[in-house]
Amino acid sequence: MAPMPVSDIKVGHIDDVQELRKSKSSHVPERFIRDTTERPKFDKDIVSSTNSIPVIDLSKLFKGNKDEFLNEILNLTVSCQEWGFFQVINHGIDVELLNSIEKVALEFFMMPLEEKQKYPMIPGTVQGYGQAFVFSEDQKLDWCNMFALGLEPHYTRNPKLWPTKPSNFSGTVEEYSREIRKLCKNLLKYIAISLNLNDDVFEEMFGVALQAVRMNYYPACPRPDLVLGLSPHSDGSALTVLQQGKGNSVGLQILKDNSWIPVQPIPDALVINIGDTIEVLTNGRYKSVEHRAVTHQEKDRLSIVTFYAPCYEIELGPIPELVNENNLCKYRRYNHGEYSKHYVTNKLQGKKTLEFAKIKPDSGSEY
Ligand SMILES: COC(=O)C(/C=C/C1=C(C)CCCC1(C)C)=C/O[C@H]1C=C(C)C(=O)O1
Ligand SMILES: O=C(O)CCC(=O)C(=O)O
Ligand SMILES: [Fe+2]
Repeated sequence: MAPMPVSDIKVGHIDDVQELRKSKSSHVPERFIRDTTERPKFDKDIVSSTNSIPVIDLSKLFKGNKDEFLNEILNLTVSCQEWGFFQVINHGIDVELLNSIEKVALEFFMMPLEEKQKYPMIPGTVQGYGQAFVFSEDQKLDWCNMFALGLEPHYTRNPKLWPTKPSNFSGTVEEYSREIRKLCKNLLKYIAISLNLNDDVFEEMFGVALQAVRMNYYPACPRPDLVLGLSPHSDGSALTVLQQGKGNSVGLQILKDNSWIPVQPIPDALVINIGDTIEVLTNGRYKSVEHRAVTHQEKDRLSIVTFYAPCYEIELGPIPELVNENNLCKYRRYNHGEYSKHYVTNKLQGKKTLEFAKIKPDSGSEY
């Protein structure tokens, strides 16, 4: 057997939540039980909220007439400025491919634990099967199993972590990732237009963009009121594309005006969110928004998430055209590799990771 990589980080025993679920016990282990202030509320007001995230019809941007194009760019501006989250419809990705990635992801999570553990996520790393962002024995755990892989550039890949079962897993991930990459490039082009910038500004800046996929499986939980599926966080990426499993319960929630708003799945739509990198590049005009996942008492949930970001070598900072006397420079310049390292070596904690880049208000920033 190949030697197991070792880690100095002591995380204690992490229960596999699918195995807990299989045991049918109504007991939730202490490490998953959140402090009262962090627990989700399930009152009707939240569930029936009419305040839902915007929808962008990408066909209007791909092939609409001039009026349709400009109107949808305006929708995009408002979505990015006021929500940081939107769903895209008519995105051009074959529905069969969306179904296939969901199928192979589910087949993977349904395999016996011993099979999945052949691809372990070593504490302190972010690829493979397990729980990421756990750094100590007393840290609360998320009610979630993750499987994550680096995709691009190729040197981020660890071939030992690519599952051999199901047999079409790798091929499907490759095909899906190619399509999602094209979508990200197009979205960044339209986001640049919405900011009155050259449409290729992000593409030129990003180099061979970083891309990673994370599959999140949230089994039903006997006490959804006590646990979180995924801790509140913003994404470190430039853009994130999230596919919610077909027919799944609502689980994703975003923080808006101090309330958690559920994201109602739209069949075959994809959820897009602005990550920390776009917040920095736009000098805060478009903000990354804190979000989390909650669980359901009877239903399991799956999400397939792609992170798209500049390559590690890129130095980033607010784009000069977006800094002026009314919007002073809020973030320092830094290297994206450093930010990635900072992001993946800290626990998920709201928007705290972005403190890394913030210029403190009284430090005499200039524009
Ligand atoms: C569990 O993983 C993550 O949540 C995650 C990690 C992404 C990555 C890989 C799985 C391998 C290649 C590197 C990379 C760090 C992109 C989140 O990704 C966010 C965090 C940053 C930073 C980012 O760019 O996307
Ligand atoms: O599963 C979800 O809906 C949220 C996933 C998420 O935010 C993430 O993986 O970063
Ligand atoms: Fe996220």
